[in-house]
Amino acid sequence: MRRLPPVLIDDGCSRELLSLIRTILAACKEISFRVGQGALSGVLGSTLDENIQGETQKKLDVLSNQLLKDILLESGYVKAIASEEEDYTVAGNPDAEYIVAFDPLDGSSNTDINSLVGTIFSIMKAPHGSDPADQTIFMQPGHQQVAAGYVLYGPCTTLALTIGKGTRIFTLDKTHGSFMLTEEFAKIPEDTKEFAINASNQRHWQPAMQNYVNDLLAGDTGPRGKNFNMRWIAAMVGDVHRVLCRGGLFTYPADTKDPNKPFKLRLLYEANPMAMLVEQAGGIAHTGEQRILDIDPQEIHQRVPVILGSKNEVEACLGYHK
Ligand SMILES: O=P(O)(O)OC[C@H]1O[C@](O)(COP(=O)(O)O)[C@@H](O)[C@@H]1O
Repeated sequence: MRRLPPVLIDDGCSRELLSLIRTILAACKEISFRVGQGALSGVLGSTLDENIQGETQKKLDVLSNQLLKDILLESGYVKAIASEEEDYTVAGNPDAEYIVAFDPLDGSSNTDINSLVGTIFSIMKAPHGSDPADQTIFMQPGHQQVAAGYVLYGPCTTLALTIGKGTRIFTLDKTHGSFMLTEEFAKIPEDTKEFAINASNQRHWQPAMQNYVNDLLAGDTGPRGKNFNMRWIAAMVGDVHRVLCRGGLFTYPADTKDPNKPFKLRLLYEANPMAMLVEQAGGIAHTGEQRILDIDPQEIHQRVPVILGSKNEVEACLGYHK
């Protein structure tokens, strides 16, 4: 089995970008250890604080954010960072080439029940000569990403990573601390019988999504002519990993549950990196109106609807939105 650095070098990854990716993974190894300690190290439960999005912060959210923030800023490889747990972007080394947006602990509602959580990251080039304190340097469409990935903390610790040359899957060898290549290239099957959606929101969905899901649930006697199965891990990192491994459709659509917040998932550090990983594995990632990677971001914590996964199934879903 091959270790991560030579794999990326063979894929044409620059030394600087490799060093930055290894820096992120060093923090993720520590997070993997802390998540694995659970109640033994007092990291479960919530803090009394809320992030700018009005979400109560879990202790592991804050810990993971601090680990990533400290190691990235100390590394000198980043001009600035954006995080789900930081109200504003944080300036770094003005001479650095890259900027990083990350969700330090996705699926945080799962931390206290020993279920799947993960770290999601997106790497872009810093505009030349730009000011590290200028938040607008993050306002780049997702197709500008030079790398994207997630680390999934589950029974084993898994990394899905792309630098635009396909999506590769690595597994952390906890004895040596190395990420080993365990899936040369993830290939998402074009067809599927599996979908993931939080069905408890059904009454709040738009008619197009209502009709699409009703036809899935109608089974082989219905308009789709086949039986579908549903899964929901309540952690995008876990649901997308399943899609990369065996196909499927994952969606968090627009809904009317909270008129001030029609969308759930964040563009910069959830939708964009996942969209790049999925597209590089042969899938589609869309909002229902446009390709996610073509969206021009307006805000750091902007939210978007997400429909992604197996090519033919996403196209079928989009057919209901036309
Ligand atoms: O609680 P719900 O509606 O099931 O939402 C779950 C979704 O929210 C998320 O947990 C995102 O929020 P966090 O990053 O704050 O955990 C996604 O990972 C997941 O797909």
